[in-house]
Amino acid sequence: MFELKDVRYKDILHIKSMKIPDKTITCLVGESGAGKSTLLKMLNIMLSPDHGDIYYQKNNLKLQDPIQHRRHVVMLAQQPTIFEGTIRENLQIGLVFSEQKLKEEQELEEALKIVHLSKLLNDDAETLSGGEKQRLALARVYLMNPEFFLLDEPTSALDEETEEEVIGNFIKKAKEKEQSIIMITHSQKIAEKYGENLLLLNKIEEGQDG
Ligand SMILES: Nc1ncnc2c1ncn2[C@@H]1O[C@H](COP(=O)(O)OP(=O)(O)OP(=O)(O)O)[C@@H](O)[C@H]1O
Repeated sequence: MFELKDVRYKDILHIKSMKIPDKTITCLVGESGAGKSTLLKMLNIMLSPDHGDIYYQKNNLKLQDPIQHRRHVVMLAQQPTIFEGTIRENLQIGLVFSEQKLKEEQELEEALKIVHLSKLLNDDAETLSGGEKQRLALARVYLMNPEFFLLDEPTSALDEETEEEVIGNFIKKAKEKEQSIIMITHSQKIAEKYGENLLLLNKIEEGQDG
């Protein structure tokens, strides 16, 4: 579980109190610029709050080693990086970064299936379309098999039908493994269909505190 206590970041975020449960699909919604990505980055220790504390499984993130934390909590950025090389290399690189054993070909192929990417492992990743790159990056974090996924609009470049299939598959697998997800989404349909817990972030208005 994540727990936030009086967290402030510049004039972007002020969260007095928030709990984000384990083994749950949490959808994070709110207007553009409300600070959703900023919040996810704080949960992954890419940013630190100016004030207040964030706890993960009761441990204060201020005292945690970011590299260690990211073995348990993996973030998929809004514009994920695709590296020069093959699809195989792009899948394995998440495991290299988190110092995990590389996966067998069969597991890599299964990950591609989950995200509906019908390409060969030897294909060049850089020639993929925007939506295909997004799915490749989602397959990469899937293989990292963390306790908690932080997904920043993971399927924003996909058409509605593919989006639902990919998210549906991903969530099914996460549920089987009792993993937790926080997902930023602009799709009301996705939030309604898959969100077990809904978090709404509002923009801080002038004069408003929290
Ligand atoms: N490091 C930073 N320093 C200053 N301002 C920042 C920083 N990071 C983000 N911002 C600003 O904070 C606000 C919130 O940004 P953020 O990306 O968290 O919003 P969001 O809710 O994820 O938006 P969107 O739905 O458009 O992706 C924006 O106005 C952004 O320009």
